[in-house]
Amino acid sequence: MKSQNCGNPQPTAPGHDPSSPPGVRSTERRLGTFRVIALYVAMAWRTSRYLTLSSLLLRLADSLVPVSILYVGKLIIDDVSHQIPYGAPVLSDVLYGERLHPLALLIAAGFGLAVITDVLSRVRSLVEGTLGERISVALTALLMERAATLDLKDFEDAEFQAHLEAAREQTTDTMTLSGLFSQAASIVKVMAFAAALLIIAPWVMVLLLIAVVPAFVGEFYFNERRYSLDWSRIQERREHDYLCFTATSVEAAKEVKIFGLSRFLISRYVALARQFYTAMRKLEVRNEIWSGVFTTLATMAYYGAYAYIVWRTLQGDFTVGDLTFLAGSFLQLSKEVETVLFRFAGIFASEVEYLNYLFSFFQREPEILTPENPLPVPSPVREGFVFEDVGFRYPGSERWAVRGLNFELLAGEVVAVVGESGAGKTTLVKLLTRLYDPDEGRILLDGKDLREYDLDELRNSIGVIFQDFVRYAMTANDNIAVGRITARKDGDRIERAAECSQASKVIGRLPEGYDQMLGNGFKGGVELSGGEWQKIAIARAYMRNAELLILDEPTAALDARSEYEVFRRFKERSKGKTSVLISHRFSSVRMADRVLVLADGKVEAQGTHEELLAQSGRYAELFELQAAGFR
Ligand SMILES: Nc1ncnc2c1ncn2[C@@H]1O[C@H](COP(=O)(O)OP(=O)(O)OP(=O)(O)O)[C@@H](O)[C@H]1O
Repeated sequence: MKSQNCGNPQPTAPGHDPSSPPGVRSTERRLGTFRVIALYVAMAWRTSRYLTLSSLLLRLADSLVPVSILYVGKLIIDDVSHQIPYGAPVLSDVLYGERLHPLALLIAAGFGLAVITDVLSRVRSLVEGTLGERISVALTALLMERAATLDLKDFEDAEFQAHLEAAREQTTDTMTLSGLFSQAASIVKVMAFAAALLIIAPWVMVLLLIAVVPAFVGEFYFNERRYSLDWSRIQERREHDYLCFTATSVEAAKEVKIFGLSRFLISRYVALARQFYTAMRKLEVRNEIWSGVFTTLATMAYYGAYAYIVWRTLQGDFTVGDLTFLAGSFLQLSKEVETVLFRFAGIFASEVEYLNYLFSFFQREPEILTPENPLPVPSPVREGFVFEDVGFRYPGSERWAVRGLNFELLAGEVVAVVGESGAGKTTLVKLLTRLYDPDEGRILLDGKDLREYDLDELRNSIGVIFQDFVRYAMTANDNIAVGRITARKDGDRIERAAECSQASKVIGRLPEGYDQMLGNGFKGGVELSGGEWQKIAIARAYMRNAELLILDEPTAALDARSEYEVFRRFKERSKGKTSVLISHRFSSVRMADRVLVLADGKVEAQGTHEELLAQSGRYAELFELQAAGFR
């Protein structure tokens, strides 16, 4: 079972199918496991051939040492038994005599092998540690790279989130590598011991099978059960993590304190944990009982083999050295075979399964792509954007978020979009930026479908500041530079952008100015107010120098005067550029050249502020409501 942490999980949406991946897997899936292992080893090879090869060679050398130590032990015992009839040696025999010379050499060899084992295992653990870390960094970088290419729809999908989390955990797990390499080494060890046993006493191998096969079948069965229990409870586990995160995170701390939620969260957490652990404990009890039975069987087989070897020794077929060698080999072999089989059961049941998510994540392809022969994005835009009968439903949703949406955004025009919550304003922005593609109709840019343009170029020429913009735990400079990260070092441009959004005043009050770390995520960071953060975020729009600029309500936390000022400057600065303002404040909205009124995913009315007021429709009604609030 993967560790239950207290990370930053998102609550999962209902309807997730916990049977994926199913609890009991088919042969086909197991064969896939070998592919996953091969992919992982290939990844290790690409990360560092030198370290991978060194690690494998060290493992190989290491795995041949135990059988050699045992064999040297056998030679010593045989030599001692051979010497006993000649009486006790004197010290000079040890130092100069021929008699004890071979024995002394054997003991020295045993000592040498013991030292070599220690050195090998230390060097190996250093090499594997380094390789494991490098693979972990490479995998995480690849994961970040792949995540950047995926669609927003993927990130908004609960099942995808669960898989991504599992994949992310796997990238930081440096144990996988040593687990796989230990397995390879154990197989070599088993082969070395089995070869020795087969040569001297082949019958003992039958007893070995009796000792390990039932235990392996049992382990495999219980691992499968454990794994499927783990997956069938993935929702509960994520909720479990989510509760812990909510009770301990800075994001929720205010509400948890004010509403006195901690008892409620803790009791839900404990109840869920109990449910999970009770089911797991029942399985563990059954597992322990069966393990006990299988271990007894294995012990019986071991003593059976021991009795057989002792009997053959008394018959004169084996020497005393053979006896110790065979008994020791049998014991080590049965332990090693058990380890190999158990590890296989374990690897199949969990480790590789988690690796599977990682590699299947790497193979995931985005659906929103650049076409084969993309058109260059016009600069400047000549005509503008046209929504033609656009309809869109969020994945998994029955409801149309927008449908029959028709309007134009003329080049160089400032358009405000208003509408009640859920009217489809943000959806419109997501469609314009191709974070989603419409299910019906099309969006044209200078007469051509948006899907015909180069995606990166298109996004590059649009600047959007969303209402849920990101508060990066970075310096004020970088928080603005993210608007055009390639200009991160262009201090003048950053300062000008900050000036336009009024962020410069906020930054002027910070002890370290533009180099001030923002947010309280890291030591030395300074937290800003909601409105101050918004000014910083809006500066990103000025960094962008885009053909189309969109402010999707990033000003809600600003006071009315600041928002008015932000919009006034925004309008001034965006001369010649197409701009979209989304706001609930009519004092700002009225500045636009044209206002679109959205309702139920459609344009209900459009015109200038004055025209819309004259129509006495929803716009006039909403305006009146707001104006009344100030009277
Ligand atoms: N990620 C999503 N998955 C499923 N449905 C969504 C998603 N985002 C929005 N919706 C739905 O689409 C509809 C339009 O939402 P949208 O966010 O565009 O509204 P909005 O006009 O921007 O609202 P607000 O003023 O509250 O920001 C809503 O009914 C909403 O429930």
